[in-house]
Amino acid sequence: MELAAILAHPFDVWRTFLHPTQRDVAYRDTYSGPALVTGSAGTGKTVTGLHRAVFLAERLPDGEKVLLTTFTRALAEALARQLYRLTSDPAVRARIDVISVDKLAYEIVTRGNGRVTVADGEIVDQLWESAAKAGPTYLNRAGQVTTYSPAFLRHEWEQVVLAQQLTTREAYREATRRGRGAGLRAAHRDQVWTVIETVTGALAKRRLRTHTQLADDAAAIARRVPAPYRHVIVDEGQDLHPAQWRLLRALVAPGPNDMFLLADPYQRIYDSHVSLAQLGIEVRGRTRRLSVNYRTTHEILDLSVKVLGGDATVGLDGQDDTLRGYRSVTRGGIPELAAHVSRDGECEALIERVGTWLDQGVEPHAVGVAVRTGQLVKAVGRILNDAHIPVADDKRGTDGVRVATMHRMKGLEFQCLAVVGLDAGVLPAPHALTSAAEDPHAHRQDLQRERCLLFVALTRARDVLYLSHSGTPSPLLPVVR
Ligand SMILES: Nc1ncnc2c1ncn2[C@@H]1O[C@H](COP(=O)(O)OP(=O)(O)OP(=O)(O)O)[C@@H](O)[C@H]1O
Repeated sequence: MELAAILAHPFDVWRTFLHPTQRDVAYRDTYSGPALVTGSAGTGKTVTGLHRAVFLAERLPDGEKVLLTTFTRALAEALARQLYRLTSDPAVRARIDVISVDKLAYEIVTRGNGRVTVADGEIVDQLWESAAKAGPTYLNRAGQVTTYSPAFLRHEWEQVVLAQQLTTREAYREATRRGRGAGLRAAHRDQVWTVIETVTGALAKRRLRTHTQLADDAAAIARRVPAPYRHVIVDEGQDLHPAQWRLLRALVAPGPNDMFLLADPYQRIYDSHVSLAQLGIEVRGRTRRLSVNYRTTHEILDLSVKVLGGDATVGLDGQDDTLRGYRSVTRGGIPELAAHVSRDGECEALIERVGTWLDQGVEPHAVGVAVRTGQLVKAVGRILNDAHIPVADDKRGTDGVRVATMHRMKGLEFQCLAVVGLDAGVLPAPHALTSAAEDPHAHRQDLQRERCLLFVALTRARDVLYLSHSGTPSPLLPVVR
């Protein structure tokens, strides 16, 4: 069959038709240790991971297990659905646990230590905000007396203290702050440590644990018992925190085919900058790259790649990763960028656009609308509802057009996608940026993360991509001709 014809019926094709590289990677008899598969958006990393999971599970005796894990619960559910389409054998299905890393950590800790309460994201945000406000002041690079920003403090806790399991002020004073840019003098570190103690103390007093803390707790428990899995497969690996990697490492004994990892450093949208080797996961000599995009048209991919700005990025193996050879196999229309004067006008145009897609026969669940903020999700959901367009609601279990933040779009795909609210002042999100005066390196990193976020959003589109903004466009948007 012609590739074009195959791609015209794409939904189940991946079950039987694999690109030779995908097949070679997924069905290799033995990797002598952890293997890393990279490839940018839509290159079939998930598909390859699913095939590998079934291949390995088929060879296991009953009672032995494969762990197939990913970043969020929604992604794990999507993985489970795809897995069930790939194999109908109940014995094979029973040998594969599909679960998100957070849920896995929570379950291990609950079993090992008894009940725990996960700290609500908003409460954690509030704790950092009030601690920053009440916290010490320092002289920034612009010569102003200022407090540390909540984002800076929180990152310092997650990406330095928790990442390296630092438990004392002295250890923090001595620590290397990998990936954290500008140096932090001893006196400043003392100040930051004090704020961190305030926040962790407040969490402890309320008997709350964050997901990252739970991953650490779970890793400690896992290290004390025999590893429960024969094989661990990890999708969306680029965003996992070192504590989560330590947990996964502890769940499988080192040896052939122990870990099969799928990651795209260009889709890193959280802040973990991990070196697997430093976490006891040595992939050297066992990395493979996928470069054919099966999801997105050439035109959409071309625009999406421009968003990234052309800089190479560093992968989980510590090596530079480039987009060399990254290409699409289908062609389609040029993505459209609509400029509006007001949000009302932009919303009207969105209603019309989504209505047209539905009239053309596109199923509501094959339509996505991505936005930068939770506020916009609510606003856009409301206006579509008011226009009698069905909107998916997970809480109520109703199907429809999916309106979600760009973060929530990770790993998903839509036949027709609108990415709206792309205004300056919305993207990059001001609250997500460290100011250049506070830390120029962190500022650059934050900007790059926002670019990656837009890249993730745009590459969710299969056939049609529509973009819009009101007022001044986001500086991250490339010019669309
Ligand atoms: N060999 C193939 N033949 C046909 N379709 C394929 C093939 N491989 C992948 N696909 C399709 O391409 C799309 C992207 O695949 P997949 O989700 O596995 O990519 P990914 O690399 O995990 O993407 P992302 O990182 O963007 O989430 C899916 O619709 C999948 O069914």
